[in-house]
Amino acid sequence: MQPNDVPEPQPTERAQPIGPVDASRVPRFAGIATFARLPRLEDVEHADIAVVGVPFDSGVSYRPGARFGPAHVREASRLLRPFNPAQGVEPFAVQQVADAGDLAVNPFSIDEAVADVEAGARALAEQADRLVVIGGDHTIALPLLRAVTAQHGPVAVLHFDAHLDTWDTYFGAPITHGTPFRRASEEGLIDLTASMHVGTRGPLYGVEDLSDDARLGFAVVTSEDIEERGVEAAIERIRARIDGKPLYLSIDIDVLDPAHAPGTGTPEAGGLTSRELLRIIRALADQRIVGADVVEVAPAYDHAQLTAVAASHVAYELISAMAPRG
Ligand SMILES: N=C(N)NCCCC(=O)O
Ligand SMILES: [Zn+2]
Ligand SMILES: [Zn+2]
Repeated sequence: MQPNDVPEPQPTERAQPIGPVDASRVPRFAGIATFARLPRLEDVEHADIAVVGVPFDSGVSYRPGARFGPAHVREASRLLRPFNPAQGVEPFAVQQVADAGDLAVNPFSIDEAVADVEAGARALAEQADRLVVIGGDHTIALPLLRAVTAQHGPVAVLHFDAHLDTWDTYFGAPITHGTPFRRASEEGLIDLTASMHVGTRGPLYGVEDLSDDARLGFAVVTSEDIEERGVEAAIERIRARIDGKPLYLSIDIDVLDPAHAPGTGTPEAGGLTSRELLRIIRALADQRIVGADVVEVAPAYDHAQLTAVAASHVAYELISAMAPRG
């Protein structure tokens, strides 16, 4: 700038985010469902966080139906309110959050679907700083991690799940909902010093599943560890492991006990309560969260929106944890 140039007046503050539809003026059961009744991404210039659905379930090994997860979670998210007292934050007022709709992904070809998800996530990165993705089955974590690491390099993956999801192949297929984190590790997408499963439990194929998993770079806090030592001890281990690294959270809703989340494809007894899961997410509000997914909600097995309510609160807690503080 030349000395005599007058600088353009700069707005002192950013425009106020466009928030959810006010439930005291328009009943919350009215209108087309966006996540938490937020504006659509096309209605805002730029979003700090875009919520996006990935209705894909062609990677499942057991019950199908997670392709209907995004619509079901949006429907259950109508009851969310603007202030989160547990984190002392108004997540939709201090950052622009918007619903980007669903990615259109190929239901007949897993390879094409995975390419579609990665391309869709990369394209959305032009309009939104971070994504909170609603699945869909867990296969989608692989292309989402490919997109995230293109921006950030290898990330700490904090993976909440009943399952390890580091198995090798199913019927010879390398890309399924039981294998995303083995592929991600092989591709160098995860920080091998900072990644972790939380809430794993239940029968495995063999004891080598655990040694393979450790070799692929994951530490583990099992559901039983949480039962034995409590949530606070789990939080301490998780935080020590992440150690301030860029953090990607992948939350398979089957980490919750089937009593809390029956609507899922591969349920396992003995899981976390929704209270425990929400508390762990809250404890990550000071971390550098670069993206997240909530996957494996399968509405056909849900009852009274139990699973979808849990998933919508998990997404809300994630968005709150990602909100700027003070
Ligand atoms: N990612 C989920 N939800 N489940 C993986 C289960 C794989 C199996 O059937 O062994
Ligand atoms: Zn699982
Ligand atoms: Zn999973």
